Amino acid sequence: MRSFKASKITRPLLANKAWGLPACKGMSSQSSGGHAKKKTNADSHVASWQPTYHSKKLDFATCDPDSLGSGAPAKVHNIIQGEWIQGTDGAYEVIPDPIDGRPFIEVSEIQQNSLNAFVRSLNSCPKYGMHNPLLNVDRYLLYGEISLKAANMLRDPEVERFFARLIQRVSPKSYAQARGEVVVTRKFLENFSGDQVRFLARSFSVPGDHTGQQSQGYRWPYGPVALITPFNFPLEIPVLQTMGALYMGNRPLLKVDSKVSIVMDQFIRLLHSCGMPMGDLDFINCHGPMMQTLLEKARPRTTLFTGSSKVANILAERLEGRVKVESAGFGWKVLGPDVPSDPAVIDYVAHVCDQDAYASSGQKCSAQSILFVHKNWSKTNLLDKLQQLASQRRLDDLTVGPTLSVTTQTFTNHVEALKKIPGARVLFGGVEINEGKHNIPRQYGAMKPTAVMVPLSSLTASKENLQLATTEVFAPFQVVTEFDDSDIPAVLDVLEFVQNHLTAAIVSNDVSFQRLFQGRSVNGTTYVGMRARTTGAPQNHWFGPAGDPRAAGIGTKEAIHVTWSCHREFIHDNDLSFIKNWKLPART
Ligand SMILES: NC(=O)c1ccc[n+]([C@@H]2O[C@H](COP(=O)([O-])OP(=O)(O)OC[C@H]3O[C@@H](n4cnc5c(N)ncnc54)[C@H](O)[C@@H]3O)[C@@H](O)[C@H]2O)c1
Repeated sequence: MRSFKASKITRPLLANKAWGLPACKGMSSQSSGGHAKKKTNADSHVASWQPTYHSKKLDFATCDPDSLGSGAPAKVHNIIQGEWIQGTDGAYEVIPDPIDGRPFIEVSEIQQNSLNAFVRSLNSCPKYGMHNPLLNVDRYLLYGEISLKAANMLRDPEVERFFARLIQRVSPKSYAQARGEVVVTRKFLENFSGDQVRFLARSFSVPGDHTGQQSQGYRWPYGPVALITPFNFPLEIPVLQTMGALYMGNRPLLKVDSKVSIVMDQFIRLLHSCGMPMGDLDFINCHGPMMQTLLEKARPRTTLFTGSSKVANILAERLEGRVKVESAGFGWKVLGPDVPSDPAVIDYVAHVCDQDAYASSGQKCSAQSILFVHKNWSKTNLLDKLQQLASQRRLDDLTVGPTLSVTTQTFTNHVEALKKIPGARVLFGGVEINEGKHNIPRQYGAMKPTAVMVPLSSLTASKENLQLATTEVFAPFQVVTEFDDSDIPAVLDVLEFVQNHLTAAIVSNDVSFQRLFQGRSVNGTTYVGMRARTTGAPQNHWFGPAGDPRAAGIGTKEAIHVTWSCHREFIHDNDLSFIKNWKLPART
């Protein structure tokens, strides 16, 4: 038997062998004391993990992003109860380099026969959590300290570059986009440094009806929780959500898409080196359906799911509603009637449209999926400018690249279906990157930035057309349509029809136009004004869908509260001075 000193978990944890899973060779129970040791003690046995550099700042790291694929594949393992482990049968999922298909990462995936260990580990955390406002309160401070240290590490240019390059290798995007993810993550950690974690648990009190009575409202953890994250933001989404869960006192089980889970493997090592107790977080790699089986067995108190709506809905049903969801996005942007007279502003709007639709190859849930252009903009050549900017995107600097969940075939099928709508035409794109001269593996997509113009009257002519034109394609793709003042009710009808209410942009400085679209839509993150965008959410505002009681959020204090804590109220009533004048009243 052993216990975690730092985490003060109140239930005994089983000895390692009870989990029935082999620890990674050479990785001993060094972890059980609470804080992790550096790589030299933990991982140095695995030859293929050796980084090619020897910077002290990267002591936590066990792979080299630049040389991935040039030697033995890097390996990703799992953590259970503070131990790095591999699946019992040593099954590895081989991840191909998305640029050339060569095997470059091996992920140890947990199979059916090992699931129970994770179920028991998850359930080792009580419902009242690892800490709460009345228990183990020092852990709020501990997490403020861990966040500070982790932020400081990410501030180091070498560490920043390490993560930016690692992101780029597994989820290809330009260096600027990959670095942006690291910077947002660092700023989030800075925001929740020092006392800010304990301030997340700020309570309130309200005077009662009589002397001695007072109600106190608390933010309470759920205890055992799970989170599932997709491939497109391999660092930002899992770090922000995992830390939010931990801050509030939960004990999470994290599953990241295996294609990119090496990024979190490395970041968890960084967190351990910053003092995060090893036993605070379990980390599992497995296929989606395997995770679903695990969740159905373990029944965590809540599960945060970020990914497609299809899986979100399955989990919501199977877990009887105990889910928080950030699912598909169908980001819309409307360019209002007030066209700026300054050509530089037109260029700026075109630039933002291009970035929103095509940066990271359109693989952002916030990507601009449909663009409504007021006919007043036709004199500006905005669409020509957009085409010109999109045409500058190249595979060699990853300003456009592989799409990991949409194949070339699926993409072209969608374009062909849209072209059948009366009056629809391809504005630009619709063809493969480099005219097909690339080595992107066939299970991924490789399409150039594409826009299809669909007349508004045809788009709204039938439910089938509406459905097709408002389907998210997680790739560099958007629908464009035009409207004039008399069409505004039809535009609003399209917005009402859309099912996923994540991001939106109202590009106009006309206050009454802004108010009309704000008042008649529900998107959780809506940008308003001539500089409005749909993507690039930083850590300084809420990001998440609205109009859905399951909606989760990410980034801010409110997002952490909504996603990772519940409300609990104590009503104190302890003054007995009234009793000497009290008489038993009649029954009511
Ligand atoms: N709303 C947001 O904040 C947000 C952010 C990023 C991505 N997304 C959405 O994610 C989607 C793109 O990602 P994807 O296509 O890889 O999504 P996906 O739903 O296929 O996969 C997401 C994650 O769920 C896991 N998974 C798959 N099936 C599962 C199951 N049955 N049970 C448990 N886990 C399962 C996957 O392994 C992966 O880790 C897009 O629709 C995009 O809009 C949303």
